[in-house]
Amino acid sequence: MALLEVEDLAVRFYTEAGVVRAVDGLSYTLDRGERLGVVGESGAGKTVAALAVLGLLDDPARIEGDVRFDGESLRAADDDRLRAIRGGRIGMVFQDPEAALNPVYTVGEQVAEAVRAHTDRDGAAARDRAVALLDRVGIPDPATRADQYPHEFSGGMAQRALVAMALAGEPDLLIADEPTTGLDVTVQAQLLELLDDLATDDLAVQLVSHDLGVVAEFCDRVLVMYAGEAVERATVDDLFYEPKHPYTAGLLSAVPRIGADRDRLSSLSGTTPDLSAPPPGCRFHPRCPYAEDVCTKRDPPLVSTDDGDGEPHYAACFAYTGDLDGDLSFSVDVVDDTDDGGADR
Ligand SMILES: Nc1ncnc2c1ncn2[C@@H]1O[C@H](COP(=O)(O)OP(=O)(O)OP(=O)(O)O)[C@@H](O)[C@H]1O
Repeated sequence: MALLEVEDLAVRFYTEAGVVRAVDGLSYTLDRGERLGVVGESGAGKTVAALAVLGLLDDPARIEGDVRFDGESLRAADDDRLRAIRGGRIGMVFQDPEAALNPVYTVGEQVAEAVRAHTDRDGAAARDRAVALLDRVGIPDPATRADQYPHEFSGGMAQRALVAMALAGEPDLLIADEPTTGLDVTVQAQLLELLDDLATDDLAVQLVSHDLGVVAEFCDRVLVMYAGEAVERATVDDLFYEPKHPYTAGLLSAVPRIGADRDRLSSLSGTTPDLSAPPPGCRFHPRCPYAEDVCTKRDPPLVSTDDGDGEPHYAACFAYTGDLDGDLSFSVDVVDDTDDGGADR
């Protein structure tokens, strides 16, 4: 049984301007110790999907589908149970660490509070554990730093402190939403290194990111979202060396690569559609160079593209259901010439 099972998740926001279909028919699983990247442009629904999994969306959101963690339905769980799991067995880290910390309490008090909430440690034991957690996330001189206030922490150190809080309940799953966005490049790299150290067989990670480089480096598998839907799901290697969905190919071609022949690459034009009035048929069709009549009429299901051997590779495109007359001819264009592993696939 997978650690996390998301089945047919849909999130709609009922707003005055209309119904925003932020997530539609999203299904995926995450195994113990696995690292899943969720990628896509801004507005793809990555954050909303993560919040829905965590049960953190209130009105005007309506949620459908199921989310099971270690076999237990989180959609059916009551608030107390949900609060115990969230922050306990599922840790969370978001963008903008400074905003996530409370300015009036010391960092150590805040980590200790998370320890008290999710373990049976109290008093001095909770404080000791907080200092140990700050140490584990690479904060130098943690006993002294624990007594400081958030404004005395740099952005990178604040994010480390939030990772320490997320680890307070010794979670099985960490959901990290753009954890390195907004930090400078060196600090980003250090934080990824930290996550890499922490994500072992005991800790699975769902990493939400618009940065394909980060995902390529860190993750085992990738889920690509476009306009609220999953359009492709594969291992990192398969996705990067052999993308199957035109949107993924477009995203990859927009990433500058050292040594790549730029002239061969065409980048993605256009923007994410308004999700209160998504295009009919395949939501990507207005931007797709391969779109045919069928794409304007029906929404392609996420189907297996497997040619026999290898890991499962799914894409939501009529090219793989036999409904498209033409061929998709992009896969060779996005092979990274600098990596030997990809050249002969
Ligand atoms: N509270 C809300 N009310 C109405 N619409 C919302 C609400 N929250 C999010 N949305 C809409 O849901 C869609 C998905 O947003 P989401 O933030 O999940 O995208 P994202 O892929 O995480 O992008 P980003 O990288 O910019 O965070 C967007 O169209 C957004 O405007």
